[in-house]
Amino acid sequence: MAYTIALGGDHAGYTYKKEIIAYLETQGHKTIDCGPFSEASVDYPDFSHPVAEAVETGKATFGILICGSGNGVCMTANKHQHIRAGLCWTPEIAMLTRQHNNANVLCLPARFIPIEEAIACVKMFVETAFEGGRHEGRVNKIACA
Ligand SMILES: O=C(CO)[C@H](O)[C@H](O)[C@H](O)COP(=O)(O)O
Repeated sequence: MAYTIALGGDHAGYTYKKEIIAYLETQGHKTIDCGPFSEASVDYPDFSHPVAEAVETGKATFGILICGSGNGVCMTANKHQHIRAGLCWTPEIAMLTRQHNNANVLCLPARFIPIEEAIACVKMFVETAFEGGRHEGRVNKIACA
């Protein structure tokens, strides 16, 4: 199935973002590149909020955020009420955050995994469905009142 996927992050994830966009487009997905557009040092929130907004508004089905450790972009995305962003560094974790958490944003640590592993995480994330069942109630409890 082909999706629209928004991508962002910071300078530490810039080269991985380029390679992941190229991979996604070979798979038939549409991408929205929210930046940054060079390796110049930037602040990750500036290029993470637009990705979360694209997913929240339905402009994109999924978001992918890449920074050095993945933590900064993940913290930023999860500030958005309808975002469930998961930090993943193996394909199995990417599978589980879709199956159990119904994650809609994948966060990757560019400085800690090779690009091949990052792309394997992306592939698993977009190809895995939410399991529902016992997980549905748990996911519905994530949002603060
Ligand atoms: O990895 C991170 C910690 O959350 C950030 O997302 C940034 O990528 C990192 O802090 C950038 O560090 P730099 O020394 O300014 O390159």
